[in-house]
Amino acid sequence: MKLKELREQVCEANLELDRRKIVVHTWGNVSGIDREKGYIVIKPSGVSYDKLTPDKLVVVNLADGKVIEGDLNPSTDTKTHLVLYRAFPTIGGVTHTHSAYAVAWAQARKEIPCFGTTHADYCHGAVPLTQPLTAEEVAADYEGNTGEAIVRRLGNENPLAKPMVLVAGHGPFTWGKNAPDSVLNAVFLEEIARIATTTVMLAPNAGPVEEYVSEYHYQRKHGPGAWYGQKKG
Ligand SMILES: O=C(CO)[C@@H](O)[C@H](O)COP(=O)(O)O
Repeated sequence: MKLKELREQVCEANLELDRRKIVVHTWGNVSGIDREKGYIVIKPSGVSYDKLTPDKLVVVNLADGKVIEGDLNPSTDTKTHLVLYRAFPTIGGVTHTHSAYAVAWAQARKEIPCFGTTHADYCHGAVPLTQPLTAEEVAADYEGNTGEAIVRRLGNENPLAKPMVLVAGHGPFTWGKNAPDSVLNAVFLEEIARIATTTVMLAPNAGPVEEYVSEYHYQRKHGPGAWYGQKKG
């Protein structure tokens, strides 16, 4: 993909956060990657969505995090995005928001169990919660260590089958095959969190849906064995 096209795709993905009302003010950020050219394109820091244009996005080197092109500072969360791209070679886009219901679960330090098929269609199993960072990790490199905590928490899971995480005390990060896909997963996560909040209010002891139901729904949508990284087939 040409840089101009990637800029346009990532800009549109950022604006979609605002259109879908899952961000307030300038909170949140979306990036996309060109793995052949070895760079990401990410939202500039602190720029309101109504002023965001493709030329304002910042191009950052995947390997060393240095700005390749752009007059503005890249998002404060850029290092977290970079850690995820390096650890998950199959992803093409990353989204971070402070969407209210997902942040509430992250602040409550609770992962979101797969209570039903709506969740199962988009995330294999529970939406995971990271371990809190240590004081040393925060002081040394908060954003980079936030990314490392996410990677540790995903373990051997196929990231495209579990494309969402709650960072303890902070909020959601999602990813996908490209920037628009990562935004869709952010929208799905906020809705999953909203429904789960009502579920536990109605039934405080609610448990996850049966594994065979969850697996059926995920496979129906993504193909047999998709969460183990196998191709649809
Ligand atoms: O998580 C945070 C701050 O805690 C960020 O999402 C900011 O809310 C947006 O920062 P920029 O992308 O504008 O630098």
